[in-house]
Amino acid sequence: MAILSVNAGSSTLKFALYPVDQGAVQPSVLVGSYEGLEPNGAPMLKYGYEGEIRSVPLDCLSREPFACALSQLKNLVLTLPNIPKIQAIAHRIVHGGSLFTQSVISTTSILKELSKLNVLAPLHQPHNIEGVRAFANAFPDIPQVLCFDTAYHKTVSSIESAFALPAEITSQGVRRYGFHGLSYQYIIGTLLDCTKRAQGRVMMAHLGNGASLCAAIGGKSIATTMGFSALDGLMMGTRAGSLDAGVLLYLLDKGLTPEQLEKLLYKKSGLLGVSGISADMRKLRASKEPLAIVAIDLFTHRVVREAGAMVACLEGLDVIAFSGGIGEHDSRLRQSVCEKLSWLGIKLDETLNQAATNDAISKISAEDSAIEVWVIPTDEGLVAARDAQALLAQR
Ligand SMILES: Nc1ncnc2c1ncn2[C@@H]1O[C@H](COP(=O)(O)OP(=O)(O)O)[C@@H](O)[C@H]1O
Ligand SMILES: CC(=O)OP(=O)(O)O
Ligand SMILES: [Mg+2]
Repeated sequence: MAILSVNAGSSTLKFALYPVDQGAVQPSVLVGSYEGLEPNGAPMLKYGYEGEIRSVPLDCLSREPFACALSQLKNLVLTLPNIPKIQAIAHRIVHGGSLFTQSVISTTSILKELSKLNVLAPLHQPHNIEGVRAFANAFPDIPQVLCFDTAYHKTVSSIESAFALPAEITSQGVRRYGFHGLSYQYIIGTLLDCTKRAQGRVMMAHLGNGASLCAAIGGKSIATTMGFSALDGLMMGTRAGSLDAGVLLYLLDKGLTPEQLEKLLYKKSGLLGVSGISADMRKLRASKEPLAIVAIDLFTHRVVREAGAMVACLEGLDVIAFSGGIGEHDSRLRQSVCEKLSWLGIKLDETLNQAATNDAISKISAEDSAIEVWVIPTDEGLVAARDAQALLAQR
């Protein structure tokens, strides 16, 4: 038996298959993603199975790329040799709102409720839900389990999650929720296995295409940089992060429509907007254009600035963990951030830092550093698969 985890985004469909042995979820045997699923994209499947990595262009002809990827994935999981039988599909859903603070088995009415939150995460939520519906149609006999990014942050205090807005607006659920929760659950769980200090004051940095920081004490989230929507906090690949709300009023006054504003904030800002070159840190590192350097400097500064807020909420710091595509692979970013935070007593071991790019858990702080620094390659799918298994076991 096995659990398939799915993370359906706007242009990608990521998946992994985790065998289950005597009720325990095992490391994945199949990991892959469909990319280029956006309109006019070049759909492509990449996957690793039995030690072999394959890239296959998708010939969707006139079919809608997401539906095409899905039917291809169905074929893949049914026809690869030695594939265990799928007993559940675990979906990453970024927003659970106030109602969903733990994983649940999907129903039509739950999906309807969740789609009310589409406007709060337009890059993710509609695609997450579309993914669940499509998988439910393709695999009608298999339970679909919904695993929420927001759920890990349910321990954040009401003061930390409040905006300074009138009570009638707060009572509508307008507050900070926080995201990347499946990733943070994985990172903190791994840290707790690696170091006793992880019981103390931990700052986790999930720096990928979306990016956020999370402060945890005793393994539980107490603060995070993302908020009501997935727009808040750090600068990201195509999102601006925290922005003076006055900028929005100014742009509306200048005649931007809400749709144009949404596109600007979600798709045209961040590393891409500042550099004018790319949302991908690898491309910016390779570029000599002055604006590529400005974009990297601003990204770094925003991590340092928000780290100050997390450290203040934690009232000190014992451990930092870097994760996500940038956090796991970009040693220069880790070095710059840690240098700027050296006043806290952080000292990196530069050799260990540069060596930590190979998808392995590694401690990269120097022996005499007051704060431990770790690189933890995240696995959101594993957390979702474990939740799905726990739910199935209760049935
Ligand atoms: N070797 C690398 N060096 C620097 N940045 C990298 C590297 N590999 C990936 N990245 C960055 O990580 C991003 C993808 O991160 P990831 O966590 O996989 O994103 P998401 O899950 O949000 O799609 C890329 O857009 C790129 O900016
Ligand atoms: C919530 C979010 O930004 O997720 P991702 O990093 O996958 O885009
Ligand atoms: Mg991600």
